[in-house]
Amino acid sequence: MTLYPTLITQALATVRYPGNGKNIVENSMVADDIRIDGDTVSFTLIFDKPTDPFMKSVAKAAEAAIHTHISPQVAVTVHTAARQPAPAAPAPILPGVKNIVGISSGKGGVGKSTVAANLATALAREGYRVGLLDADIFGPSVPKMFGIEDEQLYIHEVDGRQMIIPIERYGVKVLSIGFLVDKDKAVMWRGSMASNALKQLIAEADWGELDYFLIDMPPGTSDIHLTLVQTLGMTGIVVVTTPQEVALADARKGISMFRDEKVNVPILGLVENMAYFTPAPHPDERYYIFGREGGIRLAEHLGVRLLAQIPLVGSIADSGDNGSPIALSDTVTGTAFAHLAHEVIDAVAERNSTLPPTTKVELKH
Ligand SMILES: Nc1ncnc2c1ncn2[C@@H]1O[C@H](COP(=O)(O)OP(=O)(O)OP(=O)(O)O)[C@@H](O)[C@H]1O
Repeated sequence: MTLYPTLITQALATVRYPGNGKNIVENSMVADDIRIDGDTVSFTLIFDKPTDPFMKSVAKAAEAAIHTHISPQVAVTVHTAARQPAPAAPAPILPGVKNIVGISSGKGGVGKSTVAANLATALAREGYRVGLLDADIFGPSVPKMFGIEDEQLYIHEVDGRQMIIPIERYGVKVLSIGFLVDKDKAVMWRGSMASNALKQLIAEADWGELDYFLIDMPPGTSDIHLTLVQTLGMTGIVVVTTPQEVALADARKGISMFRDEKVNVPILGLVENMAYFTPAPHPDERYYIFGREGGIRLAEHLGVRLLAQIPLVGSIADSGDNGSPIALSDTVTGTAFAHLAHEVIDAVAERNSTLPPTTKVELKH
């Protein structure tokens, strides 16, 4: 009689596991260690738990199956083992944060930080728990927009760890790379120093429980973007553009970076900033000085939502300059940001119900 492994598995496939009625081969309970030596065979049966009540009876049935289907002469040794528990998933870096939304733009100066600051404020006004991280290494402007440029950062202990306390203003928890970087030396901070500083502001800050964690990203594409997608599983990206052709072309490039199959962060939608000019005394008038419908067309072309069209108005710049975002007001422009907040809430909800959570990107260099 010649024994060979398939013969053994065929015999074992006749043994039913009473726990679910399937046979033990189907259940992947026969380990990959079948040993045959002349008329002697040994193998291991694996059970989910070390306390499996069927362990002994299944082992006996396995031995009997070999005697019945192959030969009573075979000397069978059945080992039993419990499955190794899967290694615990690493703790998420921001365990209390539900949604992480990046605010991005293809080029500088299109109002990305203005949109980020006002969106954060508008969400907080609606009662959501909001954090805003200014990761724009090239021009961290969020502290100015919140009037917190001269604030000191403090540290406190959470579960034995020293954590930076975000500064809370208008219901938004804010941190900025600008707090760590001397503005005039920002350029020197490109590269790994900036990446490490950002990781610190994410992982070593006490963000606590947040519904929306917004990140004002640097314009264009940079290694900071890579740091962010590698550090965090981002829920999605809001892209800010202005209507000029050149800005639209850059927005398109920015979107393709996030859509790259290696990065693969969903685009929640487009915000067209400075979409038209409205003179303060005539809030109902709209002048499309940079061209009309560029944002609508780009959104349609790329198959993303146009989340909002924000007018070019002096009060947006003024309120940014004096540290109180226009979204705090009930003006026409303030309301435009409230609408944007609703659109973002919808887009995030839709994304979460249709796509799996974004995983951190493992980039191979
Ligand atoms: N809709 C708007 N109406 C009027 N002024 C605006 C509007 N949006 C932004 N601004 C002004 O334009 C300037 C640039 O805006 P902001 O700093 O938000 O742009 P950005 O895209 O974040 O720039 P960067 O990427 O270079 O930091 C600011 O002075 C801001 O107040």
